[in-house]
Amino acid sequence: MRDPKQYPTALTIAGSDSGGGAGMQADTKTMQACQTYSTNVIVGLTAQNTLGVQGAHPVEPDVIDAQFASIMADFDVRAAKTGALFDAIRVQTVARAVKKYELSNLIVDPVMVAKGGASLLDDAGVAAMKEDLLPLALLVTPNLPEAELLAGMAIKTEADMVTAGNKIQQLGVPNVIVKGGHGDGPQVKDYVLLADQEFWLTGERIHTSSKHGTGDTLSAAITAYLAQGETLEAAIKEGHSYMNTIIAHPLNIGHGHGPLNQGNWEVQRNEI
Ligand SMILES: Nc1ncnc2c1ncn2[C@@H]1O[C@H](COP(=O)(O)OP(=O)(O)OP(=O)(O)O)[C@@H](O)[C@H]1O
Ligand SMILES: Cc1ncc(CO)c(N)n1
Repeated sequence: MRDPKQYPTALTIAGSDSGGGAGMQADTKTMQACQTYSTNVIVGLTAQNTLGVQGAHPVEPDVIDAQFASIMADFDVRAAKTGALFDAIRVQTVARAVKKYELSNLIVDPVMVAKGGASLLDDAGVAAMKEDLLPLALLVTPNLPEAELLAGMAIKTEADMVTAGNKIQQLGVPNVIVKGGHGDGPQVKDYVLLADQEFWLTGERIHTSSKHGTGDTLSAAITAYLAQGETLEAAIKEGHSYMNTIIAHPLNIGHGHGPLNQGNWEVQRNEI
């Protein structure tokens, strides 16, 4: 266990989920569980629960700027991640701040659609993400539908995941994880394409309705381990192991896509 006095600081730049399962709330709980302190730039509010997104309300760009300014005036941010960014204006506002504050350990989780189907990034936002944000990122972590949009191709096979990863890398981001949670089969396979190597991360597919916020949780865990000074490869492997552990210990909350239990991780790990 890390001495809490030694916790590094990370930053999540994301949307709030009033249901507490995904977005900013998933990120903050994950970072805390992974022994990293979490600061928050809220890019938008969602009225959301386990059944879906009932409303999405982006925050004004000057309020996004003000949150960055407050955080950067006080904290030593070692790594950052983005989540729901809603539209091109917010993507560009975040990209400007990433440049201004020289946030080099940046993970972009290109959140586009919530589990119930609601859009969390419009088409112009996707274009701005490709053009303005991905070239600033260290790592991007699309799920299969997001990878299809970013790569401009259909993904049906593992070979397609490899091709899509390479196409996304050509957008200017050196490291890519194409997540396989949306596939089928007894195993979930994530394709990891790093600047200097490639590998697959494999886990048993858990059959559970408590999967709300899995992508946010994976990218937040990787961000937390990066903030601790891990190499990217080690941070990805540790983040994946954390994800694999907690998805096997679901909570029974809400009437739809239930949340994960990001906390209490050491206990969960010892139960396996
Ligand atoms: N049923 C499952 N069993 C085990 N691991 C899973 C399962 N579903 C997803 N994962 C893992 O969770 C992580 C997130 O994958 P996924 O493809 O679900 O992301 P996502 O669609 O962005 O999630 P969300 O939209 O809910 O935030 C990956 O590491 C994936 O391997
Ligand atoms: C606010 C927010 N961010 C991300 C996701 C994707 O999990 C979600 N459902 N809601």
